[in-house]
Amino acid sequence: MSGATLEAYLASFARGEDIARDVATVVQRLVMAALEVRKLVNQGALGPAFNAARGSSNTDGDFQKEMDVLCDDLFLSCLQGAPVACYASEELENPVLLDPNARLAVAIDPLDGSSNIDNNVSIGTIFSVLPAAKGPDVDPSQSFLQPGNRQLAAGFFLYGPQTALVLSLGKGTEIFIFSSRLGCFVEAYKSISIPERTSEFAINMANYRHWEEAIRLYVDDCLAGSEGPREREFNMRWIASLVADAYRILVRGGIFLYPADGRKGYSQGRLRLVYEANPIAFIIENAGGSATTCVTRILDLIPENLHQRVPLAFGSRREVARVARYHVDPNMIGERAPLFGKRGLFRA
Ligand SMILES: O=P(O)(O)OC[C@H]1O[C@](O)(COP(=O)(O)O)[C@@H](O)[C@@H]1O
Ligand SMILES: [Mg+2]
Ligand SMILES: [Mg+2]
Repeated sequence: MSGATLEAYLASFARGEDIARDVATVVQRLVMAALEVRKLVNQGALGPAFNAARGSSNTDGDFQKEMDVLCDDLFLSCLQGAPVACYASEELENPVLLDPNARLAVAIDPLDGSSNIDNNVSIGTIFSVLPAAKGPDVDPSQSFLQPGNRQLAAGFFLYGPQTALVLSLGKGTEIFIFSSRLGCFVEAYKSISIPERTSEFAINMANYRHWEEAIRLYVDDCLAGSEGPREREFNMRWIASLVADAYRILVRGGIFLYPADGRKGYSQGRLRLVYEANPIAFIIENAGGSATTCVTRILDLIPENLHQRVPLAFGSRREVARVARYHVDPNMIGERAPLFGKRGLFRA
């Protein structure tokens, strides 16, 4: 545990190159908006926009809530005048051009876990900071079609029992908690490290019958507990807020999976690469964990479009690697070998 304020932490980071100063400024601006969102979330059903449907859909077909759009407006306006060339959001079809001379691009999920707004369950904001694409007549979308390994910073705010900021500037992942007494974020976990082994998984089990065989077999083995090949008991958690599941995994380990499945529109899972999977993968890798499509590394993917979905597995390193082996390694099948060909695991 450590007690540095976020301000002091950013000031020390910003002593480096100019670009580091810009990144620090962007994080400070995002904090200003997040504290406004926190106020809205804290009001719950007493607030103006609480859980109101907007009657519109975002580009992914999700129904937008008033809060999704309100939060998007707050983050976009806090970045006006910041060193940001362009802004992309889950709630906007196309990126918004801000300052063409600026060096950074920001992609954001303004409100993650929005199905939980009315449940008084933790929700959050996820952000990714990239170098802006440069060149004459460059299309702002180009900034967001870079692989996640080019991110300069990534983080998320969690509006829960504690308001937290999980932040990685590329060397480690820190967790700051908002202190109401001091009126600022204070470092609570310095260079957090995810245990490489775990006995806890997070997945929406309701989709079991829609998953491909490799995922079903992996989960079957966890469920078999001490009587199965894992020879130990497993526990399950599913909050349905990516940010809250990620926070738990950072603090105590675990694995999160949102795989591809057979439902219409879910052939690439549910989560979006540019403003959900990439920033979460950056944070998780910087905390010693890993993040994959269930097979390959998320941060090496080159996005084809701003809103593309991607299957996602992340968390404790050994467990994430194990999920990949169910897709590619026939030795994982063990006594199920006769079923293997029939189930078509190799097709995955
Ligand atoms: O309802 P499901 O299918 O279990 O999906 C839950 C997932 O969807 C999300 O809510 C998607 O994010 P948004 O709320 O930003 O659309 C994740 O936070 C969460 O992990
Ligand atoms: Mg989300
Ligand atoms: Mg969202």
